Amino acid sequence: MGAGRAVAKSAPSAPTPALPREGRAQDHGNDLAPLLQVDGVSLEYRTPERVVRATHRVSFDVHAADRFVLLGPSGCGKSTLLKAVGGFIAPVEGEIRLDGQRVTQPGPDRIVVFQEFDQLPPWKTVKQNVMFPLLASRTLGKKEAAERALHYLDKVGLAKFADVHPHQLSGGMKQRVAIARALAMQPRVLLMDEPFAALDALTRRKMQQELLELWDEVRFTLLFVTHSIEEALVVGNRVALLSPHPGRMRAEVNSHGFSLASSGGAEFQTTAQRIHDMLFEEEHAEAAV
Ligand SMILES: Nc1ncnc2c1ncn2[C@@H]1O[C@H](COP(=O)(O)OP(=O)(O)OP(=O)(O)O)[C@@H](O)[C@H]1O
Repeated sequence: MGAGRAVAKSAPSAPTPALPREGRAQDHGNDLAPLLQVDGVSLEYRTPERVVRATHRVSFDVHAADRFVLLGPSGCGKSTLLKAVGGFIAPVEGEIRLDGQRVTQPGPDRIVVFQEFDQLPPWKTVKQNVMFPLLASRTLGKKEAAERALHYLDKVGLAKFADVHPHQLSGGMKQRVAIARALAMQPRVLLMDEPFAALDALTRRKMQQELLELWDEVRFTLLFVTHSIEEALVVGNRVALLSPHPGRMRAEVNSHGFSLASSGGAEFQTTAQRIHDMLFEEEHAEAAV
């Protein structure tokens, strides 16, 4: 991810032939059909003592090359939804479909980047970390996996660090490796669960900018979880607002006109305030009962 290039955020458009094939929206018959459909999905955790409903009948569609953000207060089920899209949790109601096929288990077409810095095995070098899922899933042989790893490390500006171990990297650099590792798998959807939440404010802004630059280049499809309104508006082109526990779809906001550059502006602030009011009015109403 190169430094400081200004990126105008744009709504996803049909991929042009000039774009590299990798990670790009692929043609699957009907271009208008959503890539990912979350359809009336309720999710629960069952313990011997009780059942916790994390989301209630949540529906949304994600199209190829969308940067779709799930935004909501702590505990509204954002991470649980992401895990369900990842195939780690099955809905008790409703269905999740990728390319029209029901999601029933994890697969290399959906890769998750987490918040934690320790998601990289410390005994592997940076390059070995990026190669690992490619080899483990038998997607590529060793030589091709090494080439692809270097390609994506170059895209996140870390080619020079290919042979060092994760403990020699900063938190932001580790997150870049995790992003390179995910993109190297060329997933249909990249899932990110608060990937920048543990970073300091400056690094977080830088990573948001770099993620947008990377998207501009590769045009991957992103499902991104955050509880930061500002981050949602900067990173996303569409933002789904979830109500507090159990999470229900509250509204969807079109945010493709916003960027880091516009984050101090009046329109950005007005939209952020409107989202804040929508997210918290329900909580206030509940508290008043
Ligand atoms: N393993 C679990 N067992 C039981 N309940 C759980 C488990 N994981 C999460 N929950 C509950 O499910 C609900 C949704 O949790 P989830 O982590 O998806 O929320 P979130 O919106 O991602 O929150 P945060 O922003 O704090 O990460 C919460 O009430 C939480 O307590």
